[in-house]
Amino acid sequence: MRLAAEHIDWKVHGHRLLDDVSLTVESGETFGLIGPNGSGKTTLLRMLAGLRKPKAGRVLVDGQPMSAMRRPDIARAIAFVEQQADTLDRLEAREAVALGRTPFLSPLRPWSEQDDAIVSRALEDVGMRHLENRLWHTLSGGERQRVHIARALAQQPRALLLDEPTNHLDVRHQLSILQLVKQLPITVVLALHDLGQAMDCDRIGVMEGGRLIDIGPPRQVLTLDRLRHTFSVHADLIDDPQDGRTILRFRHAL
Ligand SMILES: Nc1ncnc2c1ncn2[C@@H]1O[C@H](COP(=O)(O)OP(=O)(O)OP(=O)(O)O)[C@@H](O)[C@H]1O
Repeated sequence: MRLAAEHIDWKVHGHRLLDDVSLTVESGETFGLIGPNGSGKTTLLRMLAGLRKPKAGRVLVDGQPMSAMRRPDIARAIAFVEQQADTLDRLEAREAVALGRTPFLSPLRPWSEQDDAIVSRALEDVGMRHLENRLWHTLSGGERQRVHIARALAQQPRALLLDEPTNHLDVRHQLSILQLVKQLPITVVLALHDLGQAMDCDRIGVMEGGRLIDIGPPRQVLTLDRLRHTFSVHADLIDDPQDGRTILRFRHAL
C-alpha cells in the first residue's frame, strides 16, 4: 500500500508541530523516521495512522484521500504500535493479540480457526508463544512491547506504523523484530532513535522542528554534517571491512 502525506500542517495552541510535511512511502518499503526528541515523528505517525486529521493538507492511501475512507476500512488497512500503548490489565497475552482481529469480525464473520492460527503465528513471530497465557500486568516492558507488535501483526495490515518499536527490547529482540518487519511484504514506517537501526531502512526521513528536512537512502542522508547540525553529535562513519556496510561511531555531544 502506498501511503502519502501532502503538505500536512498541525498546530496546537498556535504552536506548529508539523509544518508543510510531504512524503510518499511506497508499497513494500521500510521507511525510517528519525529526528531529535520533540521533532514531530509521533505526531506525523498519528496523522498517517488516521488518528488525527491534519489542519491543512491530506493523507492519501493508494492515492485515495484518507478523509474519504470509512473508519473500519482504515482499521483493517493500517496498524499502529504507539510508544505509550494502552495497558491491557485484565487480559492474557493471547487475548491482547486477538484484539488485532477485531476489525475483521462481525455477526456474519465470527471468530474462526483461521483467526486462531493468525494469532498463534503473530505470537510466534515475536517470540511470545510460550507466554501466551500470562496476564498482561505480569509481563516485562519488552514482553509487553512484543505483544503490542504481535497484535499489530495479527491485524494483517497493508501498512504497519511503529513508534520506537525497539525501545524496551534487549538486543536480540531488537534485531529479530527489525528483521521481521523488514521482511514483511507490506509498507512499514518506523520512528527510530537508534541511527544504526535507521541505516537498515530502505529510505529514511529526517524531522526537525516539525519539518521533514531530508529524505533518501540512509547513507545519503546520514552525513557527518547532518549528524552535527540536526542531532548535535560529533560522529565518524566507518566502513565495516567484513561486509562494506557503514557503522556510525558517536564521539561526543556538541
Ligand atoms: N497535544 C499536544 N499539545 C501540545 N504540544 C504537543 C502535543 N502533542 C505533541 N506536542 C509537542 O509537539 C512536539 C512534537 O512531538 P512528537 O511527540 O511528535 O515528537 P517526537 O519527534 O515523536 O519526539 P520523541 O522523540 O521525544 O518521541 C513536542 O515538542 C511535543 O511536546
